[in-house]
Amino acid sequence: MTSFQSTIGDEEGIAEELAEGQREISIAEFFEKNKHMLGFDSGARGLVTAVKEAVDNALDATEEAAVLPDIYIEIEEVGDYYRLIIEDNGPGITKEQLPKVFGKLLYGSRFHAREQSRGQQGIGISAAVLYSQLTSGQPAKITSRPKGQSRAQYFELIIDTDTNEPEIKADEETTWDRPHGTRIELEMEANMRARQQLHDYVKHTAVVNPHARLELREPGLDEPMKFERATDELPAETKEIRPHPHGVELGALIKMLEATESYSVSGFLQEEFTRVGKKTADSVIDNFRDVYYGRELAWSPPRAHDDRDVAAAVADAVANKGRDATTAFAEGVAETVANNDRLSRSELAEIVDNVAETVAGDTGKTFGGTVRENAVDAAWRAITGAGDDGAGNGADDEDGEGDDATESPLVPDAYALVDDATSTRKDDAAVRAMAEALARRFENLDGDAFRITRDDLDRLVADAATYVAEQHDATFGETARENVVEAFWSRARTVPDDPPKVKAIAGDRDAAADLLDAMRTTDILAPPTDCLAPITAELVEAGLRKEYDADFYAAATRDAEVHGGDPFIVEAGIAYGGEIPAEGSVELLRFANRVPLVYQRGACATTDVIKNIGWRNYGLDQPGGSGLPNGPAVISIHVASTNVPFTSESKDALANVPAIEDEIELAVREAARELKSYLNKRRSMQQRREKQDVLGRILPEMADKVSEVTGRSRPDIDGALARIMNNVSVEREVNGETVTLVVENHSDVNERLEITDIVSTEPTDLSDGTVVDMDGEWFVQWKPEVPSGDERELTYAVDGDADFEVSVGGVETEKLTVNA
Ligand SMILES: Nc1ncnc2c1ncn2[C@@H]1O[C@H](COP(=O)(O)OP(=O)(O)OP(=O)(O)O)[C@@H](O)[C@H]1O
Repeated sequence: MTSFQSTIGDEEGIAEELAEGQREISIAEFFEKNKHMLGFDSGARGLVTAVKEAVDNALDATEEAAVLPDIYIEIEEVGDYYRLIIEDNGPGITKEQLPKVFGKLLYGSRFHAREQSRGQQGIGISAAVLYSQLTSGQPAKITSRPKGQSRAQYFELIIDTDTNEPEIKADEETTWDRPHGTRIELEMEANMRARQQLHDYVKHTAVVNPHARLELREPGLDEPMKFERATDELPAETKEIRPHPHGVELGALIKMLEATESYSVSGFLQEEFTRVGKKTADSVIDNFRDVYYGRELAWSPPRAHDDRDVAAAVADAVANKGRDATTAFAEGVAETVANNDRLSRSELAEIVDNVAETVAGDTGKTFGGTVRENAVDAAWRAITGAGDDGAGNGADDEDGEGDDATESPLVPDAYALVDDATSTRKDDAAVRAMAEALARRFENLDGDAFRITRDDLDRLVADAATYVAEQHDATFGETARENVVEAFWSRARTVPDDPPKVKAIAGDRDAAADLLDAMRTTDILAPPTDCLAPITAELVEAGLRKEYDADFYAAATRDAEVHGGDPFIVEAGIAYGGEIPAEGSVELLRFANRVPLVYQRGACATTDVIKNIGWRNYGLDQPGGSGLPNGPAVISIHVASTNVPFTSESKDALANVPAIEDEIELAVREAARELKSYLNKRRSMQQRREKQDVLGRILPEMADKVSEVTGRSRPDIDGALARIMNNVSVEREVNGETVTLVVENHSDVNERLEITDIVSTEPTDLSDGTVVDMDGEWFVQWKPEVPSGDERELTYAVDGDADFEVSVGGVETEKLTVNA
């Protein structure tokens, strides 16, 4: 078989030939070829994207400068091209920065900032400039007047795609009637086929930015589309935050380690990350010690009946200190050791140090470093047999059976742990074999301190299990092995060694990976949320009210959550009924950091979540029980984050991040629950209305029939409807000059009503209530509370013939029968 792989080696100089064609690609060239990645895949879409990039920037800039945004958008047809003009009243851009902002891709102020903003990448507006110059050959024309300057700066520029640098065609001072702000003029090959998306973008921008005033003029509109502010309140100011330890990647961590001025890991963690104080830094460092150095296994010291004698061993190891001091020291160590359930070698060394100090204080004899080390060695040998050639010699034990004359002191300990960690059904011989196999392997670890990482412990236990399976026909399955590992690991001790210094970790990728591992496994408070500015439930609802004429509105804002170290907040709103079209599926409004997402609805996590909610439970029609629900509703979802996970650079759709999807679902369900109770109530009122209509029709017919059949006079049916329907009834009785409104409450709850009677002549002698003269009409008003099953009489007097008109509030019309 001849393949490229098999022949390539035969030809000489291919690499050289290829090398001739290899050269650096400028970012601008790359984006020139990959326009679709940035949302400039067609003329129709390109126009919408350019508007979006400029308006998003205008909103970011005005908010940063704490100015209420006033944004003007104009699209004009100029021969075969379209001219796009965007003006804002932001802080403007300095003369030095302006060419770079518009004439250099990947240049911006937000990429490195952990703060909620619409712009994230520093590509948006320069990509629009690039698209404009590629399709029309015209430079971008920018006017900017920084706040406080009397004159504006005017630039014409294009991007040099070879160097990704601005090429300035004109640079002059000019006057501009806006006191501050930026004006962008771009010409491009485009069309208005995406008019709907453009309108949606502008309208939806107004919905989630109720503090902004927007105006759009375009050739298809007779009148400009104007969106007024619904509030004069700017969104809450956001603060930049440092990265969260749970959100950095290895490469970023190494860069931070290289750049920091901190010397110690503790200082580095506290200085460079959010939510890390001394205590959290200590926990991270402890976790780092565990992965980097491993833990020290801890063993039970000998008990009273044991032959092993710590005091004797220590006494033997001490020379020239005199009997009293030696005995005090040896017994002090032995006693403290015996008070511990388990000890690691480092803990033993600490005990020896402490006892040495105490005895020195009491006897005046000093115990130097070498004596202490000897004492530790001797006591450790007595506890574990480590360093003792007589006990356990796994390395030389060919068959590994461990049938030596002297059993290692580790075996009983290991036996107890294995027995405890495995099910009661394990036979005793298997447990014993496992304990012996483990003890032999522990003895073969480097050094006498039994240091081991969790990964090595996993391997060691697996190896022992394989041996036991082969030699003793006893299986230790995965769970049993995990339990055994956990039994030893949880009793092992974190080592006291200091971590390496920051510079050493920066130069050692494995150590840096261990540090990252430790940061991720440490419980750390979620990042602060003052870097986020949610719209708030109240304004989500206000935004919907402003743009949608509906019967019902609800909104919910969730508490902040964290994804990959970045905090985020999800908000949802629902508008229902009214003028919202009832046909087809509901309208879904998607927003990220207050920017409407108009493309790629099907690829967006928000859409997936909505489709997977059972909307029938909330009173909306959903054919097949899944997918977008049908009906006269608008559902809006806003995700605010310091780092919104988009599916691509064009920032059209949210990626499927489970933590964010969960919050979207909870926010939507919260608003949907309110919709459900509204719809339930509406339905029951509808049924009530239908029932009353029927009763209203048949009650008089029945009365007539009864009178006809019985031959008696027609029964009085006044008040019957109200009684049958458990309504509140209001009846008027006029007796001479006295007018009485009789209020009867047939419902099973107490009612607080507001009754207004408009009378054409001046009323006197009011039973209670108030009267107001309004241009020859008198408004008599009562606010009676009528308990269930009770009645109230409201009276007044009028002189002569009067006209009346009563209105009753405080109870739904469906629960009211008025006969007045
Ligand atoms: N109208 C404006 N007023 C003031 N500053 C602006 C304006 N437009 C852009 N800028 C500045 O120019 C920078 C670059 O803007 P650009 O649109 O290229 O990227 P971005 O908004 O930071 O990110 P993205 O690529 O995600 O949109 C912004 O970060 C901001 O500092």
